[in-house]
Amino acid sequence: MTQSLSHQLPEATPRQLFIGGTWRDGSRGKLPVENPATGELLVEIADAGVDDAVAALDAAAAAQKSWARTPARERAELLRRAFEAVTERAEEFATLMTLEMGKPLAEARGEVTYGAEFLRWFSEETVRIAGRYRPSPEGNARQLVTRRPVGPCLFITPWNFPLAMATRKVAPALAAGCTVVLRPAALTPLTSLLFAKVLQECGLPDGVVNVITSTQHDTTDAIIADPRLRKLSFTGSTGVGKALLKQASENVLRTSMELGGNAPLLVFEDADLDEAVQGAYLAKLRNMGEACTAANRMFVHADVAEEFGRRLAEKFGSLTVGDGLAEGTDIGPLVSEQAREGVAQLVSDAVAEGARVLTGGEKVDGEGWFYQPTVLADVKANSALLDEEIFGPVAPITTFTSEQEAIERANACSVGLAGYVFTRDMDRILRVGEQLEVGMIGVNQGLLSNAAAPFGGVKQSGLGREGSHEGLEEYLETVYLALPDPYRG
Ligand SMILES: NC(=O)c1ccc[n+]([C@@H]2O[C@H](COP(=O)([O-])OP(=O)(O)OC[C@H]3O[C@@H](n4cnc5c(N)ncnc54)[C@H](O)[C@@H]3O)[C@@H](O)[C@H]2O)c1
Ligand SMILES: O=CCCC(=O)O
Repeated sequence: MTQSLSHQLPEATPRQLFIGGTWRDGSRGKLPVENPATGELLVEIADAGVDDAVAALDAAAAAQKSWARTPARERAELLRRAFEAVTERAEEFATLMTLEMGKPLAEARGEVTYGAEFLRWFSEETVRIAGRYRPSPEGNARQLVTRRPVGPCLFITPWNFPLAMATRKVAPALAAGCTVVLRPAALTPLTSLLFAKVLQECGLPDGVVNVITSTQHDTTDAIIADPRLRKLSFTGSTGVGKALLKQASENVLRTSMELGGNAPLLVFEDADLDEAVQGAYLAKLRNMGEACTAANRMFVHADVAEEFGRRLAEKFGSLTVGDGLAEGTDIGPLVSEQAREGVAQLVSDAVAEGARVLTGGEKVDGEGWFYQPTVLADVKANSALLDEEIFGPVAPITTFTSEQEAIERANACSVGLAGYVFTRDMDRILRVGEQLEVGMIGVNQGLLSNAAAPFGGVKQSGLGREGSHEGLEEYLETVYLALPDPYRG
């Protein structure tokens, strides 16, 4: 491994932990960050130990009271300045994300816009946190209902959207008056560190946001076990989410869980096929397929399946796979060698079971963790490819013959995050929309993420919502004061 690429890191990128408003080294040593396009070492940064994690919680707990009492307008203005600063520094953030996780620069720029929007949205929501006052139904008392910040929060975020997964949690927490310890994925720690630096430059009070980068989970274990923590918000796989829920039960923490998905995409016989192909392309290949919203199970009506598969394969086959920093790249590398091996195994098993390769189906030779955009037809109903979250650029197509069959097969899944439906029939949109067991449905389109919309899933895709007004509720407690009748005298 060499450090030949480190000169491409934006100069301002911090390499230390951010605790209580100061930057410091980690007690465990160094955390290596690699570039998935080359497999080379990008940089080494601080690796936090348990003592650093406890120090981060100390700082968050110490800052909690004064942050909660900071006027809403001041909290809102900090978030607004952060929105503007992240937007101004879009190129730095985008380059960093492309370097640490591989997505093409154009997509990374899109993530900066998306991620920054949570800062703007929640800056606007901050001043609208309200309680209520009313007479009791009996008329002989009054009720005052007020909202309070939950308290210090721990955020554990994944590597696939390094900025947006952090801002989607940090912005509503700050809006509500909560302080934060953020632990980003060890594969992609740099974006969160730069985000902390930007917050600091925008006037963040010491201790309100702390970032620990770490190779080991004992750091977050220690924080979760500490009674000063009041909330855990996690984005990542369902398996890890379940383990964290068990840990969180010890101190009965408030939790938000944004977990895995395995989105069905339904194409009916009356769909506009151009729209369906474009939607399927976006729903599948955004972020190289490494998205919780990725369409992993394409159910296509038997009458149009051949034509849909042909057109989708043509589209996938025309894409340029390469280093995300290179001009013209459509598809970057997968995040790691292990991730690519997992995708390759799922595809080769499906092909051995009888699936037809319409395009792709192989790893790309050479350095980096590239995999060809792939379309498979005739995927068997019981194939692992339809059962496991693929997290790669592979579109499996299977057919159906009736609306009810499509809905039942789409729902035969333990998770339910996103789903997509393509049809020109409004009644069918409503019927399918009412029956699909998912939290979000794209109708005749392949993109549904938006800061103003409630993001989240049903079944084993998690608990709670992020974004929208619901995203703020996750950080607020409701407290009620029972008041006597003011006319009692
Ligand atoms: N629902 C959503 O909004 C959403 C968004 C993005 C990703 N995801 C899901 O995330 C998964 C991909 O991300 P990933 O591979 O980073 O997931 P992951 O569950 O392996 O890891 C997520 C984060 O948890 C940390 N982690 C792992 N084990 C831990 C433990 N025992 N204790 C504490 N922290 C631990 C990781 O270091 C990482 O920071 C997919 O399943 C995807 O669907 C969901
Ligand atoms: O990976 C899942 C998150 C994707 C998104 O927020 O759109």
